[in-house]
Amino acid sequence: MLDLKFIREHPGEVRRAAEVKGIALDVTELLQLDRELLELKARVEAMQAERNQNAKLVPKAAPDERPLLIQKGKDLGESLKALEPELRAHEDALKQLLLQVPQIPHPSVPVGRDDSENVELRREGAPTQFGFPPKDHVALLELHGWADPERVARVSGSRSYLLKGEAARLELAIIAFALDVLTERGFEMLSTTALVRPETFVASGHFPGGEDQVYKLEGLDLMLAGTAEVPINSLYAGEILPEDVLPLRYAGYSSAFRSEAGSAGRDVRGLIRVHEFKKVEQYVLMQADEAAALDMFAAMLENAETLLKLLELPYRVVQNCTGDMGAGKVLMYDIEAWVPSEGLYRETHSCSYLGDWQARRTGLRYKGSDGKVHFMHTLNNTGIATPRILVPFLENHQMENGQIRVPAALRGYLGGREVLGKAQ
Ligand SMILES: Nc1ncnc2c1ncn2[C@@H]1O[C@H](COS(=O)(=O)NC(=O)[C@@H](N)CO)[C@@H](O)[C@H]1O
Repeated sequence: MLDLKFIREHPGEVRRAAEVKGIALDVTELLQLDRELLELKARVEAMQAERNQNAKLVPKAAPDERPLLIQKGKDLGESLKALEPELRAHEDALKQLLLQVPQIPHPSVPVGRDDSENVELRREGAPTQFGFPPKDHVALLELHGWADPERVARVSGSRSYLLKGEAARLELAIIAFALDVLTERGFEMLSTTALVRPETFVASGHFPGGEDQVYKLEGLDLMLAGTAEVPINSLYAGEILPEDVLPLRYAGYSSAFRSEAGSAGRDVRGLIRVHEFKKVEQYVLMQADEAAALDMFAAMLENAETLLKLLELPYRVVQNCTGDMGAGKVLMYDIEAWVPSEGLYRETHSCSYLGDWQARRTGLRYKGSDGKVHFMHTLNNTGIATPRILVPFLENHQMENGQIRVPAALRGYLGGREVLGKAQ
């Protein structure tokens, strides 16, 4: 959501943002609706003023004039009542259109249609070289009896997973490790729910548009969030906070549920793309200061890079192009880790700055030192998401005897173990 005043004064910029983000939005229709609504409101106010004026005349009027004045007051009341539905319909139509207005992308964002036009910014760590034919993560899990895909599929269908023994322990170790690193860096840990009300998806910007990605619960006014971004974004919905509590930095741990509608056939084996996964989410609510927010963006990106460096995983950072960043983003970088079995970098993190686009939808405000009330700026980035991170982890750290090497930073979370699995 953008400020209506901004849209009125910069329709060209809004049109361009919609165009480069591939969003069908009729700005002309929106501004037409806006004008009609303003006219309607002016008419209603004029009639209310006239009715109030008229009501004042009644007690002072001569007895023979009073019935006329009272009738006039009734007629005005009726006409006002008749305008109500039209006013409501215009307000709802305008609100629906405003929810589709995209955020203006940062000038540095490359224009492109989809992720094939994202721009690689840099690589860290060279792709792992093996002195033996490396296995993919599915084979490694099977080798150690760390998964049971057939039985799980019988229980949960496709895109399900179950980790056994040391692999299950590894997942928890990586989550605890990520939470500790983020806590050390000033992020407050939250263990959040995934059960949220539908309006929280409108607030975060996932709706309208992402409805088919979300599992709904029969007969309940609750749905399953695909990221802790959704509940955390709405935690302070509608409130006005004092400026001195900002920035609020959270490391939100939760399950995440996604229907993956539209991904049929993609990543159907293994742990890359499943319906329920676990994620530690970096989420920040802060002052409306773009320079400070861009510094926070860099810090949140660096947090994720530090985690990958400590996990000793080769990765690259890409800047998302306009067609792959979504409506609400000012700026977005993905981090992609090296997956040897695919000979590709695969996305493991997504870092976004949204300005006040989410805050306007959610009603996230603070009282500034200038005494005025401002909408906050929000940012989010993945801290770590399992089981996807286990794909590059297992594959890059596999040894010729099939054991998995544990990076030094993680050993403390695995009872000091330096390798996982039995030598084959
Ligand atoms: N279906 C899925 N299965 C497993 N992991 C997933 C799935 N969808 C997303 N992820 C993981 O979650 C990360 C963040 O997902 S995201 O949609 O890109 N971005 C967000 O959710 C933001 N809130 C930042 O975390 C992805 O980079 C990926 O590592």
